[in-house]
Amino acid sequence: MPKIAALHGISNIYSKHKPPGHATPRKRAHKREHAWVDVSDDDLEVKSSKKLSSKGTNKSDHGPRKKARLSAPPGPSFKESLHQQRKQLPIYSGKDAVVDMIRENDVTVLIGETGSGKTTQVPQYLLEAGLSGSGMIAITQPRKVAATSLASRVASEQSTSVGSLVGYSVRFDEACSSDTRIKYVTDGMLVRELLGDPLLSRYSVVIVDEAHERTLRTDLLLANLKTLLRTRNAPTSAVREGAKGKGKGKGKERASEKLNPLKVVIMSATLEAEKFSKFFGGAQVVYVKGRQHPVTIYHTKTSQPDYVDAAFRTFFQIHTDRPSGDVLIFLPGQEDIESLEKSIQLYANQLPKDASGVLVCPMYAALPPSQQTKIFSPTPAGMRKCILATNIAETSITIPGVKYVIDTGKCKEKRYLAKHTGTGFDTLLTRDITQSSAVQRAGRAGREGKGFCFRLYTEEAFNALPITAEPEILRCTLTSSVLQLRCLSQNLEELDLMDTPEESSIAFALIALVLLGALDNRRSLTPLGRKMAAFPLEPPLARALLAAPELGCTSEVLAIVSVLSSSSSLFVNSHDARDAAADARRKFRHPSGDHLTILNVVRAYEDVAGAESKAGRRDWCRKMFLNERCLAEAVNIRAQLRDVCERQQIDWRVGVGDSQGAESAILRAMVQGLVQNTAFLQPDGSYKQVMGHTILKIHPSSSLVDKKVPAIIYDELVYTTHIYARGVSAIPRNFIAEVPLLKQRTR
Ligand SMILES: Nc1ncnc2c1ncn2[C@@H]1O[C@H](COP(=O)(O)OP(=O)(O)OP(=O)(O)O)[C@@H](O)[C@H]1O
Repeated sequence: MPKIAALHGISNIYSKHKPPGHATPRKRAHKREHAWVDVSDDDLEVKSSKKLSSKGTNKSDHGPRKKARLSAPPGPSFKESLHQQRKQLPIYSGKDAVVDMIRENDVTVLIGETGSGKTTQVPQYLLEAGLSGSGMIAITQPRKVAATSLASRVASEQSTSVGSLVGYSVRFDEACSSDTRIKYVTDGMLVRELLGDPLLSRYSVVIVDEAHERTLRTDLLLANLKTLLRTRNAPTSAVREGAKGKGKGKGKERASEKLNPLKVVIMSATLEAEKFSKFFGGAQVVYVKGRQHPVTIYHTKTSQPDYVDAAFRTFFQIHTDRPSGDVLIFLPGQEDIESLEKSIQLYANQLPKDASGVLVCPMYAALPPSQQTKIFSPTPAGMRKCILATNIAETSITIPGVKYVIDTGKCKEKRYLAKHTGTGFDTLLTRDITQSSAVQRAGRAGREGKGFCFRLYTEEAFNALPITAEPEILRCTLTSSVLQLRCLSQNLEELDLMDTPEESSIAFALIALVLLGALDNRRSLTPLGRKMAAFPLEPPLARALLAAPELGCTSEVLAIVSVLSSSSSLFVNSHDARDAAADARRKFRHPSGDHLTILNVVRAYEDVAGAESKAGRRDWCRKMFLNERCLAEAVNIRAQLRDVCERQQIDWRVGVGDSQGAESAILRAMVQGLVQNTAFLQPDGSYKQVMGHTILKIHPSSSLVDKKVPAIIYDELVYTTHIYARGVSAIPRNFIAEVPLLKQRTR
């Protein structure tokens, strides 16, 4: 790659002894990073120190790899190449041992380094060994993008297309068929499946991957799997006795007899196996040693408070000094990504003509899935791809071409802020990552060959990081989970969980559900609560939707709720064309605020979609500063919600149109759902929550930002310099009083 003549202001921030331009000797890297060990002959060992035989070694140099083309129909050489790649993974030498261990035990904890082949290979080994019997193998992932991209990879390895033998299921998207035997699912989707199938009877094996992340859904799943193992794997006579004892008779007896016994595999890359093993009554632990390719780690000499600037400088040092290979930069959130994207693009445009070009690809949860998958496309010749990602790219995924990782050491973490508000709300806070995250991030560099990871923090800072994150169940809102569990006749407070949440956060969830009418005053599930749980929506949105039929506005509320459930934002902000964007937005603005403004956008989009080609639609969205992907995703979500409505015998076609009273019907329905998100105007112009003590302001992005109205509803609170309400509509105070439990407070 041609050198860049002058890099003004870009100075080396790494240790003098280990500048990025000089590879650290491998041994040294091993000493500094205990995780990076060579693959030894004894690839696999059991915790009881009983060594399992390992066949073959993994030391061959297999040269450059072919890039996997997602969902591409595999040709013969591609197929052979994949076959070779599979054989060279560290886990391959212990294949039989892993399968035997899982065959012999109900629960196995499998610990292996990033890139050893756990996630892609274990399900295939189990399928080939017949362990799935007539059922399916589920592999859970904390994130959608990992589930979908893994399904593509494993489908290619099985020479098939996604949705046949290998499929996936994530919220609002599924690719499965009756042929599917290996299914990558988000942990939330599997918890949701419990509602319709409490025995998870379609599955013979459930693999909980990245268990160390301890997402709320993973914890709920682990608790349920523990119970399920007792039900499904009990000797037939015991089940029969149990069933008789409960007076359920023959039905249950037959159902359990027919099912395959359940196998549970807990997988993680961290060495904290003990807790999982203990939780499952001393389950066997298997360690898969070795990673396929070494990753050399660098730390900075001093801390880098301006991590965005440090990432910028490190990127251009790599771009100037290092051989080809794509770069993956981990940043905490969308704002940092957008700011770095601009700086890199600006600087790259000034590079000499003979320098390699830079292709910047952002990657964060709010980007629509179609755009997220762009990072997997091959890098054009003569370019270096620079992926700017949040921690959604941290685990399980392989981004072909990535050789360098830059880790800012920061992430955003969802946290429940109860003390500020009285009712509590989840907000995203920037914080330092954990050692496990740092190891995972570095692991993204050594997937196809040897890699390099530049940590924008000192080695001392790394050593001071906590090993793993605080489990999500201890720091997030539990409303949706409590509702789902009630549908399974379970109480969160009585569940056998790895960590028990604070009583106060369970109490907040119960209050929210009582207010929504999902639980009655004795905290029992109501028929309305059961209906709400059937929708793949947050409880407040499900409640708004279920309030709509009585008010005759199902079609309108469905449209609004679909946009609110989309993963990206509706309006595009443009720093360069701020006035034009504001003018465009004004065209859709509804005087009552953001919810009916959304409806105006959806209606206009439908008109355009009916009259224009795909290109015309895109052009219109661009001119109107609307995110077409959000609208397209919302259309897809709405179709799925309509299906649920039909199953619930709700006529989704019923709407108020432009009739008199349309606005009040729609807002009344929204208030029923957003009952906890209501606030009254204060004499000083701020707003105070009706439920709780929080003083809040209207977010600058809201169409009501400059207005003073007596009462508002809002979609969410965000905490930056103040507590802001986002997605706001003005409502008459008496709408709040219509919610039975609020009557007294509003008098
Ligand atoms: N989409 C892909 N394209 C190219 N190679 C891939 C892809 N997915 C997996 N691989 C290859 O398979 C290897 C093993 O991936 P796998 O996800 O099974 O590892 P793992 O042990 O589960 O690690 P992690 O926990 O980091 O995901 C990768 O290092 C990479 O070489």
